[in-house]
Amino acid sequence: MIRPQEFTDITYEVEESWAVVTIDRPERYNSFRGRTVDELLSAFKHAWADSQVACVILTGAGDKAFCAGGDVKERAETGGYGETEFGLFQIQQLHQTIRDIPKPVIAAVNGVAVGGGHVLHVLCDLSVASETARFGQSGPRVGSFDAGFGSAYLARVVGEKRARQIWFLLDLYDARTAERWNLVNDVVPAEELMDKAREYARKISSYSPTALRFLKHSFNADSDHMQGLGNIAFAGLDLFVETEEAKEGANAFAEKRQPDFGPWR
Ligand SMILES: CC(C)(COP(=O)(O)OP(=O)(O)OC[C@H]1O[C@@H](n2cnc3c(N)ncnc32)[C@H](O)[C@@H]1OP(=O)(O)O)[C@@H](O)C(=O)NCCC(=O)NCCSC(=O)CCC(=O)c1ccccc1C(=O)O
Repeated sequence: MIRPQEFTDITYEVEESWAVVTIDRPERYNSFRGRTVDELLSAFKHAWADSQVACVILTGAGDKAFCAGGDVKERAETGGYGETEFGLFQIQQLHQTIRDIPKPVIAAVNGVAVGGGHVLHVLCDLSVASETARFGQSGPRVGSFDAGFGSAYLARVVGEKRARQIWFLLDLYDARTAERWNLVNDVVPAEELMDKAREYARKISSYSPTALRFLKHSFNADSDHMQGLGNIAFAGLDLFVETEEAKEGANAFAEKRQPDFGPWR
């Protein structure tokens, strides 16, 4: 497990009684590669084990992006997401850990949350957004999909019609729309975002950790079967990303052109 002192793609800090995890790849819009996911897993496990930490704030570095999902340029260049600790791309384990950590996780969405980055905020217990944040999925444009929590749980949060709209139209939605759709709990000016997230964290820190743990597990219990769905979905995605169809999506993004999926219709 990568130790916090060795983190290159994220930062991990404990403030007062909460941890702040920041994805720190602003030049790639805080998209994740394999190492980023390994480091995020390590950060959440450190927060889990640390009795000083009552909850976790997840955010992105800079003011442009919370997280733009998988690093599509890396995928186009190398066919994968780079070296990882165990030779595994552990995005599903990260999803499960955000759900399983018995402490509330607050997403502080400071910019665009798209693709796998959008899924991360959806999986957090609470989301606070800056007025400049934008939200959406992009998989079918770049040769990807999340047929696990990323679609099934999203539909729980926003309802079937909106979830299908998000995944089939691939538009980006502003923070006020996200608030109207119950995708986020609060929208604040950009300069107040972290203060608002800390206000949530401070409140949570004053409550019974055991009561919060049972509540979080209770909220999760009814959608835990989606993990099984995710196992099937990610096994399918592993196969799909090797196809010419999926590669066309990633290559088109890296080459800054429209993809041509015509041959696979
Ligand atoms: C995020 C955008 C909507 C922002 O648009 P805009 O504001 O116009 O800025 P841009 O000029 O487009 O971008 C600025 C700068 O950032 C680079 N960048 C942005 N996103 C990425 C990214 N995801 N990867 C790498 N680099 C990125 C961009 O190239 C620019 O750099 P320059 O050097 O200045 O050119 C827009 O950028 C956008 O739509 N981005 C792509 C979003 C996306 O499609 N993300 C991936 C979705 S798929 C996913 O996340 C799931 C992955 C996954 O979980 C998985 C799991 C298991 C197996 C396989 C997979 C899988 O591969 O799918």
